[in-house]
Amino acid sequence: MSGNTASTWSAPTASGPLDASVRVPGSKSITNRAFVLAALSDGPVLVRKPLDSRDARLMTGALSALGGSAEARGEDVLVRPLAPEGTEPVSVALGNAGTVARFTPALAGLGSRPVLFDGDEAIRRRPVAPLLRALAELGLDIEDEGRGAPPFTVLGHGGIAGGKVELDSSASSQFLSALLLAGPSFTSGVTVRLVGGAPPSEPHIAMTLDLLRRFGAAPERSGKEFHVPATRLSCPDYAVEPDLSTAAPFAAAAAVTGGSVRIEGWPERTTQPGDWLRSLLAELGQRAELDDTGLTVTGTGEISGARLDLHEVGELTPVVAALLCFADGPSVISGVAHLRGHETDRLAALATELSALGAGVTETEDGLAITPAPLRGGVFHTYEDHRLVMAAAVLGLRVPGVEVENPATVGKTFPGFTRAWQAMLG
Ligand SMILES: O=C(O)C1=C[C@@H](OP(=O)(O)O)[C@@H](O)[C@H](O)C1
Ligand SMILES: C=C(OP(=O)(O)O)C(=O)O
Repeated sequence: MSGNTASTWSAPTASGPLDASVRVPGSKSITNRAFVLAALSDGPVLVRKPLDSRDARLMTGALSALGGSAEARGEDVLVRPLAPEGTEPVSVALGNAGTVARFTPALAGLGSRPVLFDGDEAIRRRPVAPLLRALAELGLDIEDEGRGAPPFTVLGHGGIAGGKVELDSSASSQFLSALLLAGPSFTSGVTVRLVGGAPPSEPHIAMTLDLLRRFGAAPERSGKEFHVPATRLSCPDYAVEPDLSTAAPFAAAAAVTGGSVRIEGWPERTTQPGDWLRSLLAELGQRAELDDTGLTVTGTGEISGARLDLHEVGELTPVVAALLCFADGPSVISGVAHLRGHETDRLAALATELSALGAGVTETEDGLAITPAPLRGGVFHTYEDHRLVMAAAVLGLRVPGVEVENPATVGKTFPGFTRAWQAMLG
């Protein structure tokens, strides 16, 4: 699951409209929040049906390095609280997991060891400096190479004072989530006042507040100010929802083939940004019906071009961009300049790869302009980005000869993706 396998996958074409039912694995964002809050709890927490993928394993690996433990119990994982002991240096492997890189450094300050954080080349380029500055103001002792990026070392002193801090979270909502998730364990809790531009991915902030409440914390929000009092956390049992962003390519497959795909277990209420797919698909002229067994997406055969601001749901961009290549007219995606700091520069990658297959795709200041055109096969480079594998799979449904480079990189969130994709096609 390291994402470095150099092979290609011939994305299968659909022979006609699909009629399938799929089950996607647990939400990465919920899994990694539940693991962190479980590790900060007073007692063991059984996390039910969490994601098992590279990012999830990086998170459990990080928590183990920091003095916790995570033990598989069938489909569930029993997480035991951090009991940081000893003063020997340890290291935390970040891979290219934004959630691990942003959510775990604060936890290192609770122990008394030097903890080195480092990972893939790509994570060294992803933004983290505003978070490290805020953590330093809250009492963390951090040494880095002057770039405010991994590798960096947190010198634990057995606790974090906490208190009030200003934060620019405009490059990633994960900076804010990181402070809020760790807040209950700071001696004085945490009060964060947002400065700078609005954070992207608002649903992920709501998700953080929701999980904090489920673990017994009492976060408050007033406009740009967030407060999390110091609290003892507990939650014996937490069930993880299916990942609705991972569901995106399967939903898109219904639209692209003019068929029907049911995604099992779609929650009726959720903070996941993927839930926004229901209104997006309707806006693009598709049908999306939710009942108590799941979401059924039915393609109508025609996809409308659209102007979409994806600031709140940026992680859906690769799959949505692929889908819009089959629209009946031009589209513009805006509000996602921050995707230049994701797994790769996603705007550059999508413009390059979609154009190489024949679509008219250019980068704008904060997104993509997409003009559909007849597409042809070719190698689709994936830049060690799981969501580019998913986007390429959507294209392959209607374009013969799409060769997806390094498909194993999809293991960041869905190691079984290509199998599930093939099974959907029957
Ligand atoms: O908190 C989270 O779990 C996430 C927040 C978002 O990050 P950004 O705000 O950096 O886009 C999202 O894109 C990422 O996939 C997961
Ligand atoms: C941006 C993403 O991941 P990460 O959690 O590494 O930020 C993503 O999954 O689209």
